[in-house]
Amino acid sequence: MGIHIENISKSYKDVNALKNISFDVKPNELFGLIGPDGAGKTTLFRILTTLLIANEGKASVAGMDVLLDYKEIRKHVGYMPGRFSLYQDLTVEENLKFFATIFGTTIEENYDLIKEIYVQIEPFKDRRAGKLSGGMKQKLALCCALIHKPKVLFLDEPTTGVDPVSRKEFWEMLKRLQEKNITILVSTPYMDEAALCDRIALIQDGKILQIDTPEAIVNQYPKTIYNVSANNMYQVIKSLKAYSHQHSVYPFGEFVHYTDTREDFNTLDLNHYLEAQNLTNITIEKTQATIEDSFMELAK
Ligand SMILES: Nc1ncnc2c1ncn2[C@@H]1O[C@H](COP(=O)(O)OP(=O)(O)OP(=O)(O)O)[C@@H](O)[C@H]1O
Repeated sequence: MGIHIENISKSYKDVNALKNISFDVKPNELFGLIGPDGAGKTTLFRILTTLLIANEGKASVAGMDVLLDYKEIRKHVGYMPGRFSLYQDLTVEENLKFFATIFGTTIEENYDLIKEIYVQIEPFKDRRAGKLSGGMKQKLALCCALIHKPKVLFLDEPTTGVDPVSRKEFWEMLKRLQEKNITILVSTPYMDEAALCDRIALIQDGKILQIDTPEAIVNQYPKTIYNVSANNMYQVIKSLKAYSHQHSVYPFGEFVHYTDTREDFNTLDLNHYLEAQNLTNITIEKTQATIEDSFMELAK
């Protein structure tokens, strides 16, 4: 009941949105597609949900071919597209009823699957979807994508524009859905969410950079990373970028993440260099690599 993707390519005129993509999502897996805007995530979702035809390659969802069995696939997948998926002028309850009806089911029939999520928006069941908060919209959209009890769930950037508390709750919900035998492919531009998936594919410019568990990807990071800070962070970045031994330099929260080209790198050398750049309150400390660091390194 997983997903199989083999040598899929897709172009829009002169834009190569997907370049020879291959990977498998195992049954019951919570698999993350992680990449920036324009990486090709939506294009892949649209191919897998049979809304778009690839130029090359083949793919199957829950054992069904996306071209040959497209009608059957549509009955068995749930798709929560990134932007538009709700009818803004229909109420919460009307949206859910609508999605249940087009799949030939009722809210009552599959209530168990959505109950945990729906109870949170039920107090607003008579409110129009357009008048809900971002987090509530997202919960309703998830209920609508689940109402026909899909085998595979596709979620395209479900947490974009949602507050951190709702984002956390959303991921907890996904973990619980996974326990109900649903395979989930979820995309996100947020690197911190990647750590919550069983496995992830890092994607950029239509190409897969790496596929593995989040832990394995982080463990394969090839360098030692340093958190660097000083009184003037803008100057820190500028100075580090001009430093002849720098391998990578990018802002990371309140610090700059720095890696050096030398095997025998000594933080004192860097400290002296930054002092010579008139910086004060300099700190340079080793830190752990994150998925974002791995992504930046692979995307270099
Ligand atoms: N209908 C289209 N016509 C032309 N180019 C397109 C079309 N749809 C997508 N693209 C281009 O294909 C590339 C991949 O887009 P896609 O929407 O799949 O990426 P994404 O990772 O989902 O990013 P986003 O979050 O911005 O949607 C981008 O360069 C985009 O501009």
